Amino acid sequence: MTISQHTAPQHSASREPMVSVESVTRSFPGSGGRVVAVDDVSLTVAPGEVVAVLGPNGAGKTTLLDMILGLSTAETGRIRIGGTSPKKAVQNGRVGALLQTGGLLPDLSVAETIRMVASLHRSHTPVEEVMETAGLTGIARRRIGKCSGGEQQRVKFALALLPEPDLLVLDEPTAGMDVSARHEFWERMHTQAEAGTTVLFATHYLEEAEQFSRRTVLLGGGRLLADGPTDEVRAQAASAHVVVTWSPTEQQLRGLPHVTDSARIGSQVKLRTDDADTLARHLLTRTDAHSITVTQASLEEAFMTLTGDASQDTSQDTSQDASQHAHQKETQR
Ligand SMILES: Nc1ncnc2c1ncn2[C@@H]1O[C@H](COP(=O)(O)OP(=O)(O)OP(=O)(O)O)[C@@H](O)[C@H]1O
Repeated sequence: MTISQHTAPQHSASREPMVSVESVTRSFPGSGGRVVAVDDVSLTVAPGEVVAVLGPNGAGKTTLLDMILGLSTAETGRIRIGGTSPKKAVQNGRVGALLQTGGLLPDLSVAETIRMVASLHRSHTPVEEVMETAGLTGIARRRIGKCSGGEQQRVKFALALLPEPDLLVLDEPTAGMDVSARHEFWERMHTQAEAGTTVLFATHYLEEAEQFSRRTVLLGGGRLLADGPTDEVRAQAASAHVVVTWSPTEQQLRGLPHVTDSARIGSQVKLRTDDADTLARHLLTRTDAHSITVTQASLEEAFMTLTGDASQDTSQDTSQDASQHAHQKETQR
């Protein structure tokens, strides 16, 4: 499948991009040679935009965001934040970050945590104000150790808001939140974006990108696979499995619409499709196929399709890989 590359929106010369990433590459030593975590990625983000960086485990999202935050340096290429280097932008309080790594102190209360970090900033938004914005006023005296995963994420969000940043960089900000907490979080984030803050966030979830950002940057294997309106990117990444009981002729199989891969398993046929509705309708109305099941492919698998490497079946549970990867990240830092 060919992937159309959408270019990022062009900005007028007078309007400096908030984030400018130009041909950036970053690699790490791995057991089988160097792992290219970010491979020649370019993108620009305009002031006030909300952009999702979407990709499966190991796509390069964290590595890219770390470079945008000045926590690591690009091997090649250049990153500018509002016309200055990432380090300077962070020093000047123009950037707020909510990262996957970096814990909170369990014995401090929510308010104590925010006051302590506030005291480290040259100037900051009043503590009560960020607690209100992050929905923490009601639990200000709760010890961090007693807060749920979602509440701790909100504390990290409040910390990110303290310097009154122009740019918020969020690495999987809703990890550990249930669906309603996730919605509430994004409502707060949108209020922030409407006030003019640029938001760049990494996510594994296509749905999260779809619901909360008009623009999505799709990363896979360190490469930028697509960059454009989220609904267009979604259409590219959509993929499903259809399994039916059926014994088709080769010609019938070849004549099926929207099939990207097929396999016969006993009396069943397993089909991979980029349009499950059309395929299911065709199978049930034009053939004698029956007992149909439709399963959405994992994001990892959709990426395999996008990158043309559909031979690898990654449809099994990938949580083990994910936790191994997360563990590897923790130990490497
Ligand atoms: N410090 C490091 N040392 C060695 N390899 C690294 C390091 N950081 C990242 N990598 C590797 O670079 C690749 C990209 O990792 P990265 O963490 O950026 O991906 P990601 O998209 O953020 O993944 P996740 O969704 O799991 O957070 C992976 O193969 C990872 O193992």
